[in-house]
Amino acid sequence: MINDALLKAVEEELEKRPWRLKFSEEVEARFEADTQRQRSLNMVVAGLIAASIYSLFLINDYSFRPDSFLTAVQLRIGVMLPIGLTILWLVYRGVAPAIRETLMATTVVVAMMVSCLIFVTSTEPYSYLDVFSFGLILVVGNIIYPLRFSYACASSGIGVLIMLAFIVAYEPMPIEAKRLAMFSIVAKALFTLFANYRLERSERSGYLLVLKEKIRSGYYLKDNRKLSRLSVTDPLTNIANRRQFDTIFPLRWQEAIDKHNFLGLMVIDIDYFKAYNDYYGHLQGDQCLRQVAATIQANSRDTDLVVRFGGEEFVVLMPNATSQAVRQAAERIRCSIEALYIPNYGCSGQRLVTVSIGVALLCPTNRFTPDEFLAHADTALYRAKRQGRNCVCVADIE
Ligand SMILES: Nc1nc2c(ncn2[C@@H]2O[C@H](COP(=O)(O)OP(=O)(O)OP(=O)(O)O)[C@@H](O)[C@H]2O)c(=O)[nH]1
Repeated sequence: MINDALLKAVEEELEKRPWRLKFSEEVEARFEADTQRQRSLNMVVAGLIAASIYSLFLINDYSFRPDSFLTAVQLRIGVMLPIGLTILWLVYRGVAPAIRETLMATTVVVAMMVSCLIFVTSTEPYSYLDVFSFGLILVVGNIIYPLRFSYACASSGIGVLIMLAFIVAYEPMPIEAKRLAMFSIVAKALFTLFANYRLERSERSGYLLVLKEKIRSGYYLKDNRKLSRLSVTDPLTNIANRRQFDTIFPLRWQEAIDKHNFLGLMVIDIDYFKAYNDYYGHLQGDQCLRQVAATIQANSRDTDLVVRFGGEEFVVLMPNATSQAVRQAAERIRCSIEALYIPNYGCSGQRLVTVSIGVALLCPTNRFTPDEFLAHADTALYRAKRQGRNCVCVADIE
């Protein structure tokens, strides 16, 4: 889903009745996708802790009902543990959300069933006292896992019914104890379900708020990137502007000093551009500037920085250059612009748009400054202008 639509859907969810525990289809799918892995892991960890404690209740079985201790071992270790561990393994491997919740809810129901079977198989007088701890099973399902609310309701309901059925049928248990056990299990179910509901509600609303902020910060990041790109780009020609050159030039200069590489610099100026502007108008002049910029860019390497230096003047900074490569590149650019065949009837004599180019090449040392290097290329450009324009001149740098 694109972010605009998702943001709208999230904002709608936040405005809806806050007591609802289900999002719209697309937000629900996103919620599951974002939380599924962590939720499964959390449930597995909680399940392992619960399984260990459930097995430790054997100590209790030993002291309460030594007559059926073996049965308790078989039921807890031989039945409950394999079922529980298989379910946890499946959840760990990853299953669909509905299956994950169903499987984990099953552990609650099976644990309740096994616990009831353990206490009814004993004839010890205090075997039934255990039923007062059965609420712990609901605590695990509703708070420790915690199951999604609808699954928590279902597993708690079934668990309570199982326990009630066993208690009612268990004769050795006094009626007063039965009443207290029933009352306390129903109360525990209600308390833990209430807590479960609040847990899920705060998880969901927290998720929505975080998602909303994530989407928004994504927008800000995009806007910031766009702004910083715009601040170093010439809007007319879409190539680098003077600001970008002023940032990059000293860096390339220092890099060349460090690596003992040559640095090439071209200053390119359109010939008789004032006459072109006067004859064809400013808009046509802009179009001509775009064509010239695109041609310079197309004839430069990816590593070169092509800059609109100002007005009808361009600069190409060429890291790691050789004398031959710089001269060839300058000549290539000059020829390509002439080959655009852009008419310039504004000036007498010359009938096409052409450029003059001043070139400088240097292995930078601390003897020179970048500004002096630029001044050398500029001087070469003015020599090219004086020599009749539409030509390349190379600076003499001692
Ligand atoms: N259309 C347009 N023209 C521009 C822009 N920036 C500068 N110019 C024009 O570029 C022209 C530059 O003219 P000059 O500096 O006299 O140079 P020139 O006519 O090219 O003469 P030489 O450089 O000596 O060949 C001026 O007319 C400026 O108005 C721009 O963004 N768009």
